[in-house]
Amino acid sequence: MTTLVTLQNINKTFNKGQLHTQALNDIHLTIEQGEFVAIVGPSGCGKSTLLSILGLLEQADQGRYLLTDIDVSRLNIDQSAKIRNRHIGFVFQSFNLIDSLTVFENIALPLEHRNCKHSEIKIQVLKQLDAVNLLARADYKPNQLSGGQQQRVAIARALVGQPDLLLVDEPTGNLDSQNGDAVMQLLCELNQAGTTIVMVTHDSRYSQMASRQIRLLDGEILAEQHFAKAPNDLDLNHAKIAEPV
Ligand SMILES: Nc1ncnc2c1ncn2[C@@H]1O[C@H](COP(=O)(O)OP(=O)(O)OP(=O)(O)O)[C@@H](O)[C@H]1O
Repeated sequence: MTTLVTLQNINKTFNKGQLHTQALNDIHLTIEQGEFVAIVGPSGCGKSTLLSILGLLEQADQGRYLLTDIDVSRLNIDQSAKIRNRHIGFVFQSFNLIDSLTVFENIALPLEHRNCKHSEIKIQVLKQLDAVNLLARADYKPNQLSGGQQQRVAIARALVGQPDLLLVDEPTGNLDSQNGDAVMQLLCELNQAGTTIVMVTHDSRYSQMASRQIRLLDGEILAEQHFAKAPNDLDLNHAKIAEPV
């Protein structure tokens, strides 16, 4: 197995005036390529901070972060943006799609930022649209889609640049259970096809679909649990992604 993420002795404190909050305290974590890791724990335990550090949106105060063999602990803003664009995909609870752009244009954005050729962008975007079963919605605007469809567009956008690591923050938080199940089913399929995923979730049913669960408490890793069961063996009653064409 190839190690994708190595965090050593990661500490993060937020300082606001007299107020000091230690969000992460001495985190050591290794993630292998192909893993599906769920991060769980009570509100305020540091889940989002950990995801932000993994995604180079925040920098740790102390410690070392290796992404494959690249030391990304102390990058400047431009270097972080470049590594993010090349190696990391994000999916947020609130989708974060641009309403003035079509579904196709939203998904194309990461490749536009890389100055890819239009012909290449078209091939890759159509491939991702097909993977999330939304080819028929390519010319729609995000506000013409259901929440579940919008989240699938966000997943397609996160994957179009073929990132090494997909970071997912509460992907089902804004969805009803049917759409939530379908999005989780999609994430499981993407993981089985080789995508490494780190997901923050409050939903214990969904965290057990991962291959490993990491429980945080007060900024520290309290426990880890490995799940032997293949994710798709879990029973999701209505998790089929069915789209009218
Ligand atoms: N920008 C910030 N400024 C100050 N304190 C912060 C900031 N971001 C997070 N914190 C604090 O750090 C701690 C960890 O926050 P974090 O958002 O990582 O928790 P979480 O586990 O993701 O919580 P939730 O489940 O409620 O989203 C909390 O006590 C929070 O108040």
